[in-house]
Amino acid sequence: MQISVIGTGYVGLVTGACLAEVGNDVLCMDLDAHKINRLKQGDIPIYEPGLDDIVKRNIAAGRLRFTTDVVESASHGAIQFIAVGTPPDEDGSADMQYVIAAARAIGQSMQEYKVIVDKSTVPVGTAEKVRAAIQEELSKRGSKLKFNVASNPEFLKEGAAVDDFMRPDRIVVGVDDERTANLMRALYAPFQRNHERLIVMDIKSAELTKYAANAMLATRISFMNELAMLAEKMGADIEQVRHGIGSDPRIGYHFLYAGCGYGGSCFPKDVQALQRTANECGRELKILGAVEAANESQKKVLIAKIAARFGNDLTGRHFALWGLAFKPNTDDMRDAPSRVLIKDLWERGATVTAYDPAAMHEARRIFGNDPRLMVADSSMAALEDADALVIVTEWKAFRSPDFAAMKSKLKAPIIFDGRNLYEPRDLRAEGIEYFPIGRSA
Ligand SMILES: NC(=O)c1ccc[n+]([C@@H]2O[C@H](COP(=O)([O-])OP(=O)(O)OC[C@H]3O[C@@H](n4cnc5c(N)ncnc54)[C@H](O)[C@@H]3O)[C@@H](O)[C@H]2O)c1
Ligand SMILES: O=c1ccn([C@@H]2O[C@H](COP(=O)(O)OP(=O)(O)O[C@H]3O[C@H](CO)[C@@H](O)[C@H](O)[C@H]3O)[C@@H](O)[C@H]2O)c(=O)[nH]1
Repeated sequence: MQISVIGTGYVGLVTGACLAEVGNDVLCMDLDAHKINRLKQGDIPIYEPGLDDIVKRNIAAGRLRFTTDVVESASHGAIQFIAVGTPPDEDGSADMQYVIAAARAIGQSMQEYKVIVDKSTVPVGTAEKVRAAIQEELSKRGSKLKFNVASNPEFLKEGAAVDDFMRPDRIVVGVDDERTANLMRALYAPFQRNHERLIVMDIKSAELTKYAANAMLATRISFMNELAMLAEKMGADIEQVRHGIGSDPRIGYHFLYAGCGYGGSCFPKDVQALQRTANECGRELKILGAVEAANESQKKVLIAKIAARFGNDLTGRHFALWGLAFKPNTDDMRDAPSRVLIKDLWERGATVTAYDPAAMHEARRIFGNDPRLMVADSSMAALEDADALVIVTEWKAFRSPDFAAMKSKLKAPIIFDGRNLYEPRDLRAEGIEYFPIGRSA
C-alpha cells in the first residue's frame, strides 16, 4: 500500500519504518527540515533500539522515503497517518494546533479519495475536528473529493518501540464505516498472523481508549508509590508486597514498580489532558487528580531522603547521579524525574556528576554547560569523590556494579536508590548505607 506519515517523531518514524518493513511504500513527512535531511542520510535523530537497522534497510530497499513537501505527502498515501505532537497547553489540555494544521495541509493538497488516520494521542471528538478542517479546505478549493477519517491510537513504549509495533498486544481502530475498517484490517494483517489483535470500535471510544490505558497505568504506579511510602513508615517491604499482589492474576505483575515517580512524554501529559477533557464536559476525575499529585510528591522523595541524611543545606556537597533518561533504553528526558532532582540538588547548593548510557547529549541540550552539572564517561567515573550515589533510572548496566570499586571511589559508601535495584541485605553485607524506596534498609 502507499502510505504517508505526517510527523516523523518517535511515533511517526517507528510507524513509517515498521510499515515499510512489511512491504508498504511509505513516505514520511515532517516540517523539520534538519530532521528530514538527517533521516534521508539514514541518520536517526532518536535513540531507539532496533530502529536504525529497519530505517536503513528500508531506505536502501526504496520502500521508505522522507520529505518536507506537504503536497508530495498529501498525494502519495492512500492512507494518510497523522502522527504529530499533542503537547500540553498551559491549562494541561492537549494542544491540537499541530493535528489540525496537518489535517488542513491534507485538505489543501489531496487530489483523490484518502483515508486520514489519526495516530497522535488526541481528546475525544478530535476526529470530528479533523474531518471539519479537511472539509473546510476542500470547500475553499471548490473540491467535491471524498475522504474518511479513522482513529488508530499508538501504544508503543519508548525503548521497546519497534518490538511493540511489530508485535502489538492489540491494534485499536476507531472507524465509522466498513470500507475504512477493511482497509485497516488489510494494512495490519502482517502484524497479526499469529492471532487476531485488531479491535475495531467507534471513533470516540478509540480516542478514549488511549487515554484510559495511560491513565490506568499511571494510577497503578502512583498507587504503588503511595503504598511504598506507607510500607517504609511501617517497616514493611514494598518489593515483597509487589510480589504478593502481582501473583493475583486479576492484578498481574506489570507496572507495579514503586520508584521516584513516572515521567516521559506521555503519562504526565495524558493524565492531565484526560482531566481537562472531563472538566470540559462537567465531570471531575477525582482519582486522576490524586494520581498526578502523588506523582509530583514522589519526584521529591529522593531529595527528602538526601536532606534527611545530609541536612537541608547541601552547600559543598557533590553527588553522583546514575540515569538521566525518564526510563531505560531511551535518550528521552521529557518530564524525567532526574530533572526535578538535579534542580532540587542545585537549589540546596550541591553539584552533580551524572552518567547515563544514552541521554548525556540530551542533558547538555537541556542544562547547557552549567558548571553545577558535570558528565562522566562511565558509571564508575561518575562516583569519583562524590558524597553519595543517587540512582534515578534503572538501566540494566547499573544492576550488578562492582561494589568494592564503587566504595573506593565514593567519599563514603552511601546509595540513594530511586528504582530499588539492589537487595538491602546484600548492600548491608557490603558495608553500604542504602536508601531504597519503600523498603527498610
Ligand atoms: N512518544 C511516545 O512514546 C508515544 C507513544 C504513543 C503515542 N504518542 C503520541 O503520538 C504523538 C506524537 O508523539 P511523538 O513522541 O512522536 O512526538 P515528537 O515530538 O517526537 O514528534 C512530532 C513530530 O511532528 C512534527 N510536526 C509537527 N507539526 C507538523 C506538521 N503540521 N506537519 C508535519 N510534521 C509536523 C514535529 O516536527 C515532530 O518531528 C503524540 O500525540 C503522543 O502523545 C507518543
Ligand atoms: O512499574 C512501573 C512502570 C513504569 N514506571 C515509570 O513510568 C514511566 C513511563 O514508563 P513506560 O510506560 O514504560 O514508558 P512510555 O514510553 O512513556 O510509554 C507509555 O506511554 C506511551 C505514550 O502514550 C504509551 O504508548 C505506552 O503504552 C505507555 O506505556 C517511566 O518514567 C517509568 O520509569 C514506574 O515508575 N513503575
